[in-house]
Amino acid sequence: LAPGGNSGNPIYDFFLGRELNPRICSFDFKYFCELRPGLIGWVLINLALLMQEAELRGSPSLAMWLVNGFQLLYVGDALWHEEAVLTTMDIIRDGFGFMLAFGDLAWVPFTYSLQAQFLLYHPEPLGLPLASVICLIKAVGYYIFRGANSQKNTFRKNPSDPRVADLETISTATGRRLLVSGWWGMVRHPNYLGDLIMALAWSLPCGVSHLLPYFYLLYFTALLVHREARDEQQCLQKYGLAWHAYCRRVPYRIVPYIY
Ligand SMILES: NC(=O)C1=CN([C@@H]2O[C@H](COP(=O)(O)OP(=O)(O)OC[C@H]3O[C@@H](n4cnc5c(N)ncnc54)[C@H](OP(=O)(O)O)[C@@H]3O)[C@@H](O)[C@H]2O)C=CC1
Ligand SMILES: CC(C)=CCC[C@@H](C)[C@H]1CC=C2C3=C(CC[C@@]21C)[C@@]1(C)CC[C@H](O)C(C)(C)[C@@H]1CC3
Repeated sequence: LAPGGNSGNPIYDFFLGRELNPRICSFDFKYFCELRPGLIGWVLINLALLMQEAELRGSPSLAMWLVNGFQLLYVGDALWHEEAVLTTMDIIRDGFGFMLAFGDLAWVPFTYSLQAQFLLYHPEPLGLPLASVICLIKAVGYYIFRGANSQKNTFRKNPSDPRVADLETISTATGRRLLVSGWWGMVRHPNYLGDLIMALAWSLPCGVSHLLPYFYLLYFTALLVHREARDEQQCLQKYGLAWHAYCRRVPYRIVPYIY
């Protein structure tokens, strides 16, 4: 059973999920749903919108190409680094309840494709100079997101890997060590920072005339702030004093000098 989804309150438990890894033989429903139907569905919806735009206006707009390309890269990255999802709190702690079932299967494909849906009905002229700036923002976000996630995953798999062996660490009572230099010495969740910068780059091709394309950025900020607080609590439980030492050493959570 999932640690969080067995509070005794049936509504809360239904939302978070009582069973941690519902399976039939070796088929794990949560693992499958987290990565396959929703993410692939999102890319297919985006592609359908791109094709519909081509049909309506002769060819897809530059803004539509950017949104499709950026989000395809994000989904491709998630599938390429598939094993990394096994260490996320969704897989380790959360049950497969309404939140993840609905989130994975409906929320992700239909709301994460909002920018492409918006562009179909509100075409946005985008010049090359602005498009280049947006690509640069996406590249910076991806560089931080991938760099931070890969550094942690490499370190967790093999701390003596030459790519991470020189990084400074703090020892914990569990025997695991916490990185305190490199990406994880900049803020306590550098991967969230990169993800948020990428989210901004997905919205910018839609212009600033409407709030709708920024829905993902706003929702995602709230989700990550909440997620960071949950992770913080779990790390405090797991690592105790060592976590306090890490927080003193790296005081900012997501955005350096701000939050
Ligand atoms: N697009 C979307 O809708 C969403 C995207 N995401 C993305 O998913 C990715 C994974 O996020 P998430 O699972 O929340 O969390 P993280 O990948 O940040 O993992 C947090 C865990 O990493 C370990 N850790 C924390 N600090 C350190 C450190 N200094 N050194 C070594 N290990 C450390 C701890 O686990 P332990 O010590 O046990 O290894 C901690 O519990 C992120 O890039 C996030 O942006 C997340 C949610 C939604
Ligand atoms: C409002 C509501 C019902 C929210 C549910 C939250 C879920 C949509 C998200 C919780 C964690 C997620 C992750 C991804 C997608 C969104 C959900 C399911 C993820 C698969 C996206 C791609 C990333 O590279 C990732 C694999 C790290 C990520 C994992 C967490």
